[in-house]
Amino acid sequence: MFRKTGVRLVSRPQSLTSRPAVPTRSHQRENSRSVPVAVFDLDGTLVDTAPDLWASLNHCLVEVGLPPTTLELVRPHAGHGAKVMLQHAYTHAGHPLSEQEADGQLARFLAYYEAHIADASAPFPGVVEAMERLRSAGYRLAVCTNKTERLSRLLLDTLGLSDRFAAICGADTFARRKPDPVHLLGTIERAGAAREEAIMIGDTATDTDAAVAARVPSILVDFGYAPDERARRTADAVIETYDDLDADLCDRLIERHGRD
Ligand SMILES: O=C(O)COP(=O)(O)O
Ligand SMILES: [Mg+2]
Repeated sequence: MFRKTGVRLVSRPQSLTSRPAVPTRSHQRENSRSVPVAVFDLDGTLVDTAPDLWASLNHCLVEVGLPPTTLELVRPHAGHGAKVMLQHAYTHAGHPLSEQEADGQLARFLAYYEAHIADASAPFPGVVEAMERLRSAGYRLAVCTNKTERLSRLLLDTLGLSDRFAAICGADTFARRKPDPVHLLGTIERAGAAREEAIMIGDTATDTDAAVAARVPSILVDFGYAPDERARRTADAVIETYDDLDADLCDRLIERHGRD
């Protein structure tokens, strides 16, 4: 049985509650050259970026005389890109953004955000420890995010996290972005791993859909920005805290996915 109580496994034909009779993946790996990889989404999964995105939105709203928005209103949209966040905030303030205004406000937003990218943003509680557990069990780590690659690297550099990742791939790294499988498969390849040894960890249906399309198992973090019903259904497991993320869980999900 699983030691941890916070992991909810989304039901699949074969149960994970008993250990497989075949050798475990870590045993198999000892005799092969394959390397497992845990691919993380960034906003809402690795890093709580909402406070700095919120400040950047308010920087724009205040300039045009609109009242500042609240963090609670921003959080559900924080993983959907600057344009969507801006449109939502302006509409909520009773002033939907016109096409003419949109480009200027996006540039203002991005300039402010870049200058303040990690003023208040911080890794989610326990994620650094979880990454270290995975690394010491032989996992490579990678990032697959719909933030641009440049801003993703800037954020992770500023937080001192970049060195841990074998690949950091943003919305503009490949021809298509999540939920297109090209983004996730390209990230796995750049990390030097194979699809069969990969797992995706994310906070929205964009992440779980990308995982399904790439035929990779996924874990949904329930504390992220938009863990909707679709994401809960399509994920292979749901965790409420990073204390529950370790190589044992990832190994079993990869193992089960390979058998299904
Ligand atoms: O910035 C975004 O659009 C979303 O970023 P994410 O994919 O890391 O959640
Ligand atoms: Mg996200």
